Amino acid sequence: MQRVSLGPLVLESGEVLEDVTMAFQRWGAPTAARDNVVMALHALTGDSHVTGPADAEHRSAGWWDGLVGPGAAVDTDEWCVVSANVLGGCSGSTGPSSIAPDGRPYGSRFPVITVRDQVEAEAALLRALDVHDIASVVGGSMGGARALEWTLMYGDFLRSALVLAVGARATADQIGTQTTQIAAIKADPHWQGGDYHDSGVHPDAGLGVARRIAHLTYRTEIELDSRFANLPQGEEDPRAGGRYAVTSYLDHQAAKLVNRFDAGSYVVLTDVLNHHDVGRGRGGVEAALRGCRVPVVVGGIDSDRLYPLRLQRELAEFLPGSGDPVIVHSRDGHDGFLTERDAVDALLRRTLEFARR
Ligand SMILES: CC(=O)SCCNC(=O)CCNC(=O)[C@H](O)C(C)(C)COP(=O)(O)OP(=O)(O)OC[C@H]1O[C@@H](n2cnc3c(N)ncnc32)[C@H](O)[C@@H]1OP(=O)(O)O
Ligand SMILES: N[C@@H](CCO)C(=O)O
Repeated sequence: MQRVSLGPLVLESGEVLEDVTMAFQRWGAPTAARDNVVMALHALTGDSHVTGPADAEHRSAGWWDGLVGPGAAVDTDEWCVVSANVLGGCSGSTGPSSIAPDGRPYGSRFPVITVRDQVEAEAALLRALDVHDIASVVGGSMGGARALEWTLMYGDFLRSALVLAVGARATADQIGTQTTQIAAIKADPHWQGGDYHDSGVHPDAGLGVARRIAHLTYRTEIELDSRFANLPQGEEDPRAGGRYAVTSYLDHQAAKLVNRFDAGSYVVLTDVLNHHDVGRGRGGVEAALRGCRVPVVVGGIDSDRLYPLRLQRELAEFLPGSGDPVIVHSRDGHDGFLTERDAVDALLRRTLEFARR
C-alpha cells in the first residue's frame, strides 16, 4: 500500500479538510500516455485490496480476488488498476480515526462528507499520479455510487464506467436501516460522542449490532432460511440461553467487522450513503443522469432487497445509451456484487470494451 498526501480538500459543504491523505494500491503498469488506468472503487467496509490473498496488511482476500491480474477480466497486461481506500475510511486514507493537524484524532470533528467529496479525493489522487485520461471507473454498492458520480463530475476525462448494485439516490428504506445502524453505534456508551479513539475503549458492541442489521440487508430471506432455518447453533439450546445458527452467523459477521473496522468510519460512510443523490444541485435525478456523456454499463442483482432492480432500471432508462441493465442472478442478494464472480467478470469485460481506443 502506498500513501499520497494531497493537501487541503474543499468539501461539497464548503468546509475545508486539511492535509488529506489517500492510501492506494496499483496492479499493472501505466502506458507512456498514462491512459490505461482503471479505478476500482470499493464498497462500504472495503479497502484498496482488490485482489490477492490475506496477508499481514490485509485481514481478508481481495474483494474482487481473481478479477484483476494477468489474463483476468481486468487484464493487467493491458490495464493499470488503481484502488484507493475511500475518503472517510480507516485503511490508510483520511477518516475519523486519523490524526488531525492539531495532533489529536478527528473523532467527532471529522466533517460531514458526501460521495462527491470522495470522488474529488480520488480525482486528486489520480492527478497526483499524473493520470488525466481515465479508461474506466468500476464499482458496486458504495463503489457504484462513486462510479456514477465520477461519470457526472469527471465525464470529460473518463471513457467508461461500471455502475453495479446501486441507485441514483438513497431510498427511504436504505436511510431507515442505515440510520438505525448509526443509532446502534451512538447508543453504545463507549461511543463518547465520537471521541473515543484515545480513550482505550471503542464502541464495539454498537458497531457489532450495526453490522448484524446491515448484514441482513445484504443477504436474502430465502438464502438465510435455506442455510439456517430455525436450527440451533451446534449443541446450543436457544430455549436455555443458547443461540440459533443464524444468530451465531451474525455474531461471526459482527466480530469480523469489529476486528477490522473503525466505528467512526462506519458512521461517516453510512451517512455518505444516506446523502447519496446524483440529482442534488443538478435539477433532479432524471436531468442529472440524462446529462451523462460516458458509456455506462449498469448492473443489478435480481435478489437485491437493499438496492432493488427498479433502481438500476431507472439508471439505465435515463443514462444515455446505457441500454438495459445487466441482471445478475444470485441467491445472495446485495452481496452478489462480491460473490457472483463469473457475472462480475463478464460485466468488467463488457465495460472495458468501451474503454479501448
Ligand atoms: C466491497 C468490499 O470490499 S467489502 C469487504 C468484503 N466484504 C465483507 O467483508 C463483508 C462481510 N462479509 C460478507 O459480506 C460476505 O461474507 C462475503 C460477501 C465477503 C462472502 O460471502 P459468502 O462467501 O457468501 O460468505 P458467508 O456469508 O457465507 O459467510 C461465511 C462466514 O460465515 C461463517 N459462518 C457460517 N455459518 C456460521 C455459523 N452458523 N456460525 C458462525 N459462523 C458461521 C463461515 O465460517 C465463514 O466465516 P469466514 O468468513 O470467517 O471464513
Ligand atoms: N459487504 C459489503 C456490503 C456493502 O455494500 C461491505 O461490507 O462493504
